[in-house]
Amino acid sequence: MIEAAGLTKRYGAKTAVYNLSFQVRPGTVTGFLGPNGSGKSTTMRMILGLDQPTAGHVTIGGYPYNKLPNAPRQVGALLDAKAVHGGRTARSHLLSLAQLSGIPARRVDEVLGVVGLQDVAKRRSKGFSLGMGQRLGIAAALLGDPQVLLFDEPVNGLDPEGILWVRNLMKTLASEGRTVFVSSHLMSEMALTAEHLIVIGRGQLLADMSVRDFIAHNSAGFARVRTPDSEPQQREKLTAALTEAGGQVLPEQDGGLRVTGLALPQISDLAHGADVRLWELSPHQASLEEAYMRMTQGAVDYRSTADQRAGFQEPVPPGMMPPQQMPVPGQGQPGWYAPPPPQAPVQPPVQPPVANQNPYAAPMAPPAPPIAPAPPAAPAPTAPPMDKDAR
Ligand SMILES: Nc1ncnc2c1ncn2[C@@H]1O[C@H](COP(=O)(O)OP(=O)(O)OP(=O)(O)O)[C@@H](O)[C@H]1O
Repeated sequence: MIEAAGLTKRYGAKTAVYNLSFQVRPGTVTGFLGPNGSGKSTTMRMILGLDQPTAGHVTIGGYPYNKLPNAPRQVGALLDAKAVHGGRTARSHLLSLAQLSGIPARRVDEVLGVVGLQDVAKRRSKGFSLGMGQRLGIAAALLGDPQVLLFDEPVNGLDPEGILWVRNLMKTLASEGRTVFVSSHLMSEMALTAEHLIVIGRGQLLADMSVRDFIAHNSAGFARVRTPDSEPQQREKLTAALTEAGGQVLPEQDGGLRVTGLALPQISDLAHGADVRLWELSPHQASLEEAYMRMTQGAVDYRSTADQRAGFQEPVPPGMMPPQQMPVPGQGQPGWYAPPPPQAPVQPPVQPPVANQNPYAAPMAPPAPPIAPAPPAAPAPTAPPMDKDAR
């Protein structure tokens, strides 16, 4: 388990991380989300003892990283896939890491096989593509067969097959009881990979909850209704009845209607009362991406001026805080922009690996938790620095 308490990091006047407290538990994949510059990498570096907190502390299995006995065997990490001596072959790179940590050489060949680099093991890594570099970084993280794994943007540069492989790898590692903490910007991917989320914005905790709760708390559900295509008057009649009953009705491109503010049984009864036949009446939930955009829109530091001019910046819905303030998570707002077809956050149960099979090869693939209130502007540094130890 990874445990952070009051974790704060300042670089001069810049507060990169402020008062972060969270736990990353074993047995599930925990996603670490936040806009660019929100402090994800800084947090990961502090977990790994590569940066010293200005205040607060973070432990792995109860110890600060630098005090962990035999840390490389207990914790594996991919922070920067490019942090490799390009003149070395993939195998010699891993071999040197293994030797430094007392890991037997045969494990190097094992992990090369796990990440699919066995055929290029003798090639210098400077000729590797981005995706091959990511695989090499993942191999290095797995080298010590650690119980705790941290991955910073592990699918960066991977092709779809590689993304699927990483997804399955993360799930398998978690199903083996390991602690898996993974940052990503790819929300759709996170929705498929992670069960739990920690979301930060401007270095502060915005949410710590299951993917399912995150979507439910940060997006407005809606109903989709369709009347017979050949009878537009039915659609008009239904729109009038629903609006009169207090619902908000938005037409969709395919002729359907998006309805908020009314429960499904009410819609059904109103349609029946208006003598309108329905071809569809279905509940919908926004995707993780929409929920994430909604939550972090007030905590985005870097936004294209072109996007702002073109109006791509999300409008502030009624009840939301203006963008410069921290949003208060967990408050679903009606009338949010229309999401495309929903993605199911619910995942099938993870199967335990079968004996005598490569457990990494092809694996199968939430009560309302604490929500951090937006703290005030960052105050003064205090905590004692931790020992430095670059892995
Ligand atoms: N060594 C440093 N010196 C000064 N400022 C830094 C340093 N490292 C990070 N920062 C600043 O701290 C903030 C958080 O950076 P960090 O890299 O942790 O964010 P991130 O969430 O990982 O971003 P991204 O998603 O873009 O990778 C940024 O404003 C960054 O400029």
